[in-house]
Amino acid sequence: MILKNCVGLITGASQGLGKAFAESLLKKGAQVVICDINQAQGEITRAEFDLRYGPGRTAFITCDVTSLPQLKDVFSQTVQTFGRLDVLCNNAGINNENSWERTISVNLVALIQASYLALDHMRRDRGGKGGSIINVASMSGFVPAAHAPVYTASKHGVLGFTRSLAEASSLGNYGVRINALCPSFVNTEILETVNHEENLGIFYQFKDNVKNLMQAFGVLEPSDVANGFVQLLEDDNLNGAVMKITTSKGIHFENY
Ligand SMILES: NC(=O)c1ccc[n+]([C@@H]2O[C@H](COP(=O)([O-])OP(=O)(O)OC[C@H]3O[C@@H](n4cnc5c(N)ncnc54)[C@H](O)[C@@H]3O)[C@@H](O)[C@H]2O)c1
Ligand SMILES: CCCCC/C=C\C=C\[C@H](O)C/C=C\C/C=C\CCCC(=O)O
Repeated sequence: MILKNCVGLITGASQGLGKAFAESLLKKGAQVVICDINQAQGEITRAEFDLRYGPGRTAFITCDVTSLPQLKDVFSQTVQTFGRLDVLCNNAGINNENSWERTISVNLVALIQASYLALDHMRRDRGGKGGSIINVASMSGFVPAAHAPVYTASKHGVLGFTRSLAEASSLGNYGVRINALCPSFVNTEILETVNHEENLGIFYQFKDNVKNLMQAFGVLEPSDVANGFVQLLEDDNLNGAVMKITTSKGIHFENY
């Protein structure tokens, strides 16, 4: 996929990884819609991008991805504003074992809803122009974690959904590539959750375990992960791919 003049929609992009993904698209000459539940930070990020990349290339829409009406509105506004939709990145995510149903709603249910809405716009076999969906999973999609059972389950779910939908896309000639991105620990605000009982709930007693993991495996920067994001978008051969990014091995793929 050639990213110049593409239109990308990224959820949870007010800060952190989503912001880095949006910036990587802008650097390639694309236009982006960033949506997030955090309106104040989203508007700051849009203003920053307007200064750096020129006004009119970034739109911010306030959206709680767990609200289907709000999510539908984001897709409509994207097409109204920029005339098309080529890329969806399902990035919004939380780590909360107390509100574990909300963790599943944000990390998995909303990602499924948004993927289906994107397919409605993109499917070539239904008159669309094709496109690319990237679902942000995690290395937590592969390994167990005593301090985060539901977060871990949500990321395992993202991988199963992504690989299966990619197979449907291929068999059904949807013309949409659907891939998963699995970073190890990255230097963003979500890592702060491991210091809070309100996030880890009854698993707070295992907080030192996760801190030891971070020390042992190291922490990536968002720009490292954005490089993988661009690679998944630009390589037209990839569908159903599961890209892992770790400090020890860099960008590599899980082969099933
Ligand atoms: N940082 C890491 O170590 C790491 C590693 C692997 C995967 N991930 C995944 O990367 C994604 C991005 O996380 P991050 O590391 O940038 O953390 P972050 O907390 O900085 O960013 C998450 C963003 O999602 C937004 N968000 C949360 N709930 C939302 C909702 N209901 N609707 C819309 N937006 C919502 C937040 O406001 C925030 O801007 C998540 O899916 C996370 O699970 C993170
Ligand atoms: C382990 C999850 C605990 C929750 C901590 C908060 C947010 C972190 C989210 C990341 O998605 C976790 C990423 C990776 C953890 C899994 C494997 C360890 C690293 C393996 C490696 O680098 O080789």
